[in-house]
Amino acid sequence: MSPPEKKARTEKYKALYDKDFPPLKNKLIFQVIKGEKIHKVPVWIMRQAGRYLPEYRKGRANNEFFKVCQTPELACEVTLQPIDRYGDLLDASIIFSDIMVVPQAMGLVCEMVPGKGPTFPEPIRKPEDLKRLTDKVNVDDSLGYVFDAITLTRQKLDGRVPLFGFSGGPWTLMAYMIEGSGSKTYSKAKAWLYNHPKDSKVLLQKITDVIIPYLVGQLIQLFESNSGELSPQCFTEFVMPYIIQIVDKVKEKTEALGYNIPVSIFARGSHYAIEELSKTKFDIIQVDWTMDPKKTRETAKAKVLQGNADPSLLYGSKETIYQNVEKMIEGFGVKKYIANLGHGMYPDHDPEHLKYYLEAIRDVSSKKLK
Ligand SMILES: Cc1c2[nH]c(c1CCC(=O)O)Cc1[nH]c(c(CCC(=O)O)c1C)Cc1[nH]c(c(CCC(=O)O)c1C)Cc1[nH]c(c(C)c1CCC(=O)O)C2
Repeated sequence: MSPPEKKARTEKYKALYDKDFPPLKNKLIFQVIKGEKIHKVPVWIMRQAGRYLPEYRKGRANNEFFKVCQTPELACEVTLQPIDRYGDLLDASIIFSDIMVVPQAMGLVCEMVPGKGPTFPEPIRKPEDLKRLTDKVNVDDSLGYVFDAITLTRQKLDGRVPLFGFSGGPWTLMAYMIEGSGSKTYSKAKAWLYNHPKDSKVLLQKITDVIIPYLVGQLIQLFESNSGELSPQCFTEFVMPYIIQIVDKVKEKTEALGYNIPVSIFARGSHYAIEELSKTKFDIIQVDWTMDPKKTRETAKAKVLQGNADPSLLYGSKETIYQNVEKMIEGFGVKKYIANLGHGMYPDHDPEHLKYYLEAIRDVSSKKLK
């Protein structure tokens, strides 16, 4: 985006920033975090705005993926699609964007290649390549479009549900920046942890320093989606110190401004870390579907847990979905719990089946909460 375009964007949204945000009508997630009485378990879904929705595919046909992310009106429109479709069955929205906007802000080119996913034509390969990264990233300049999209969306939501902001975790982003794309083994990125531990930490810190000023919203989720690739020892050394810095600093900064913003962590695949994570300041721990709800609840007694049905459950019938939801809620319990899937929606999911899932959560949990 050229500087005059950027200025026009900022001017355009200034009035929206100055206007008070509409008060929230649905505060279920905040009530769960505060331990207040609720009438049903709240639910939202990872990738709830995406290719499984015909209205999304229609809009995307004319617009490249990152163009949607970078254009506040388009990002806002797509964010609202599942909220408009499912009405009060959903209890949160999540801003339409991608975790790759952070590496882009750090000066790397990342393209969304159909059939392949996010791709870096010139990934970081050797420690000298770190010099190619922008030295001091000005987050307001390079990621201002996300802030504008969030502001516009909060106005357009009119308080119907709260809005999640999100970021990839430092390790997950580092892994993509080195591999150049998704990978089966993440062996190039993991080789760095063993061969260049010091440079790995320089890179993780650089990413952390961009994430902290970037994270805003009413709610936040940090996606450490590649954490399951790591040994428990690498997790302790290369993930924990950075995600703890992020949650501590984000809390400190937002509390100084008078906000109390709940922060959620998704360390996908890191079973062994639940206990360690339950001792941090993260308010919510999102779990994947390979974890047993009851055992996870026993391990992290005091934390709000979020998850965790296998996304493939949505290929099942209405009855199958209902029965699995009953078991899931039985395991987690109706308190300190936010329903979601164990990972994002798949492009070939039937939107009607997501509706069955959302209805089952409402029906099963409200019966238990009576
Ligand atoms: C690893 C990761 C990425 N992006 C994200 C993660 C972490 C969560 C996870 O583990 O899934 C996070 C993400 N990506 C997207 C969102 C939007 C909000 C939402 O959840 O609704 C969120 C929260 C939109 C998206 N991000 C992407 C899509 C589909 C792209 C399209 O429209 O063509 C959407 C809706 C693309 C994307 N972006 C990424 C991948 C692996 C892909 C899929 C590539 C493919 O399957 O072709 C990177």
